[in-house]
Amino acid sequence: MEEYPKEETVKSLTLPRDIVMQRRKPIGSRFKRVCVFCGSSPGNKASYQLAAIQLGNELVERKIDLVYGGGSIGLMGLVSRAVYNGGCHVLGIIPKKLLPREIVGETVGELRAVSSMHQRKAEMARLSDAFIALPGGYGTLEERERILWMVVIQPSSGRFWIRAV
Ligand SMILES: CC(C)=CCNc1ncnc2c1ncn2[C@@H]1O[C@H](COP(=O)(O)O)[C@@H](O)[C@H]1O
Repeated sequence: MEEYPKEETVKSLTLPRDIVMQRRKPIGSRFKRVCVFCGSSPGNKASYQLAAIQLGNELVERKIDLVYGGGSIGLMGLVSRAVYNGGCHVLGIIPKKLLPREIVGETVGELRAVSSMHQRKAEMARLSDAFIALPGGYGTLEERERILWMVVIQPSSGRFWIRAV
């Protein structure tokens, strides 16, 4: 696996370098692809940003690929960059109309533009083995509840709700 490149985010957030660059021995997981819901803003506590980066690192350690909302901003940007920089695949699914709002500068990994919010969630649900929610705003809340509902009404899907914050 490649070394982590220098991460711009680290400087702007002044998070401890050893946390951001953490590398440990890979751990196995039964999940191949996990969907993460989180804020499109960084939130008002450094701990939210730290949690996003740490979650990204944890996924990398387990060689789990990321499915997420595709944004390059806020906690979405942090978790996606941590996973991408660690060498795992990142798939962002974003409605076309949100492209100008949620992608500022470069996004990492593969980006799939869909026609609606509903299609975004349907794709996320179809492609992911498990779902994790980090702190976020109304969007995260809505996505979290909707996916929970989808999983509850499709218990045979074999997918799991790991953690809701
Ligand atoms: C509460 C409610 C009915 C909201 C309806 N509106 C929404 N429905 C679904 N996803 C959204 C909505 N608003 C924003 N999102 C998406 O949720 C993600 C996180 O947004 P937020 O920062 O938690 O905000 C963003 O990618 C955003 O595109």
